[in-house]
Amino acid sequence: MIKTLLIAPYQGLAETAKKVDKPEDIDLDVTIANLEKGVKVAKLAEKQGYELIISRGGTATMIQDEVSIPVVHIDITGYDMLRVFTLIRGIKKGVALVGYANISQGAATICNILEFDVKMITIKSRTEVRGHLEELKQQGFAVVIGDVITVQVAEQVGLRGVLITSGKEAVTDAFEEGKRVYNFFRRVNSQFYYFQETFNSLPFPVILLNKNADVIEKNLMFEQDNQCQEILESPVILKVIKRVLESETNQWTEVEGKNTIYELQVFLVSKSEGIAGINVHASVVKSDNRAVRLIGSPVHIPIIGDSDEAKRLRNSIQQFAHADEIVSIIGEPGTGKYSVAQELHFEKFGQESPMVVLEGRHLTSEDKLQSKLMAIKRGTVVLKDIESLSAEMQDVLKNILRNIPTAMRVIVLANESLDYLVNNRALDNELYQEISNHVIHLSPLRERKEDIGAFVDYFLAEFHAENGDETVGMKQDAIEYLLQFEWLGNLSQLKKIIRELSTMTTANYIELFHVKELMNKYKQMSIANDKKLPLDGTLEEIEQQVIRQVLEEEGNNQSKAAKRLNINRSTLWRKLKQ
Ligand SMILES: Nc1ncnc2c1ncn2[C@@H]1O[C@H](COP(=O)(O)OP(=O)(O)OP(=O)(O)O)[C@@H](O)[C@H]1O
Repeated sequence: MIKTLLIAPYQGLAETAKKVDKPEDIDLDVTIANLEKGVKVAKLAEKQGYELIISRGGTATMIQDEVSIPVVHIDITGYDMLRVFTLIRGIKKGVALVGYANISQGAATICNILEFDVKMITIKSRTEVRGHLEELKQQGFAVVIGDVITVQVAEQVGLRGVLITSGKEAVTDAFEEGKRVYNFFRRVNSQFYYFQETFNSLPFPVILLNKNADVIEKNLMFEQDNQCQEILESPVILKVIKRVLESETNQWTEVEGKNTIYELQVFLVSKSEGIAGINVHASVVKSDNRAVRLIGSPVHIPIIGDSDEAKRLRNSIQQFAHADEIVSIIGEPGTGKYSVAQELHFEKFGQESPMVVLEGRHLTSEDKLQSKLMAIKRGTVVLKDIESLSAEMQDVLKNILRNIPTAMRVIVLANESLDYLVNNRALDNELYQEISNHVIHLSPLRERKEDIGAFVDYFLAEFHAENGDETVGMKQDAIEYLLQFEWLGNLSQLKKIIRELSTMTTANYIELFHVKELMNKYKQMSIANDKKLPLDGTLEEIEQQVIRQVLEEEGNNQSKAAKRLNINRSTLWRKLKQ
């Protein structure tokens, strides 16, 4: 049974409704209330469990805006019109009809057929009624036909109002329409209910936002996760939503909270409504040793320089940019392996897909890599420092490579040649077979010193944009002075020095004496450090410190460090991993 309330704006309608045969599934109550009073009654009825409201005219329209159960209008039918015109057939002159288009248009047709002289006035809002009626009165009209509101106002201004009443046919139609609308409403409602339930039971936090990053909907998990709320404070959100709505593609991004880093998948819900959704895919505690990082929108890295090496590198990037196969990039620490990987990613995927960076030395089997890569599906996986992966992790990696989604490209970075690693048992043989087919070798900076000037300019421009530094260039003699060093730490070391120079210089150009001063300071520091032997901790710990210091001095070049310590490189790795 559909618990139904018919709110009649006038007494006669209530009486008609009681006399009409009701469909079996309509459980009907009838009450009399007009306009605002009708709305009050309807709101109360909704709270009391009524499932359907039937009403008429302006009252029905007002109720419909205020309740969330279906409201059915009793229409004015041709029979109703005929009845009212028959009623007034004796009055030949001074009759007008004032009503909404649904009444006036039908009435005009009937008047034409029956040759009645009735002035038709169509209104758009009930506030227009009084003005029209006062005018009609001035023009000598005596009788006004219309809805409840027209009749009420007519009487107030001194005209005779004749109500277009609804007959049994209209009420019967409304019951049938009520059943139909109610069933449809129930179906939609249950679909909405299932959607809501599914949305709420998703096992990860999800929110829907509009283009201004205002939250439209949160699922239960997001609601209950107090910490997650900080995502909404990040300026990244507005930017990424704009990007998703404009490009109509899903995006991955990271947002940094106070103690947590959130990996978010931002997806398009409706372009026309400007709605996007955010799925909080993972949240990891911030730490320096993060094994997996997600780079949502990797940028283009220009491959700088005029040296043969720079030209060769640009060619290799062209050659491998669109390859699906695994590419390995080999080079000493700081030679730009990661930057080249980023450029390869950018060439293939632009900013549409994320880059997942795995830090070999921090990876453990608990990092749930497989599920992460499956969720991302498209993009680049960059594995840094493959030589520091434990044997166990190398097995995990082999498995991952075999099951990786086809639209994910893998790039491996290593400080030593893969042949050297496999010969020294630092790299599993099967893994070697999989990753050694496409290799890019990066030369150390000391072998491409002619590019130093170009890098100095590039780094200065980068710091200028970052910090608004005053420095815009380096004098030629100062650049030439830089060429005499070996740059064992390669581009990383050069960048560090240029950063320091640009901070210590207040003039527009870095002069030779600035460079000399800084390089001297470093020379002295390294002499002082040479003399200090760390004696804290156990013998093993002291040994570790010595190895690390030598490695640092050798610009992280493990071959050189091993040579200086007179041990072979596998011993060096073993000791470092202890
Ligand atoms: N082509 C380039 N354009 C601009 N900057 C670069 C370029 N290549 C490298 N760099 C800069 O040089 C530094 C070292 O580069 P990168 O981190 O890519 O080297 P890496 O070989 O991966 O280092 P590591 O082995 O120590 O991880 C970075 O700060 C990077 O921004």
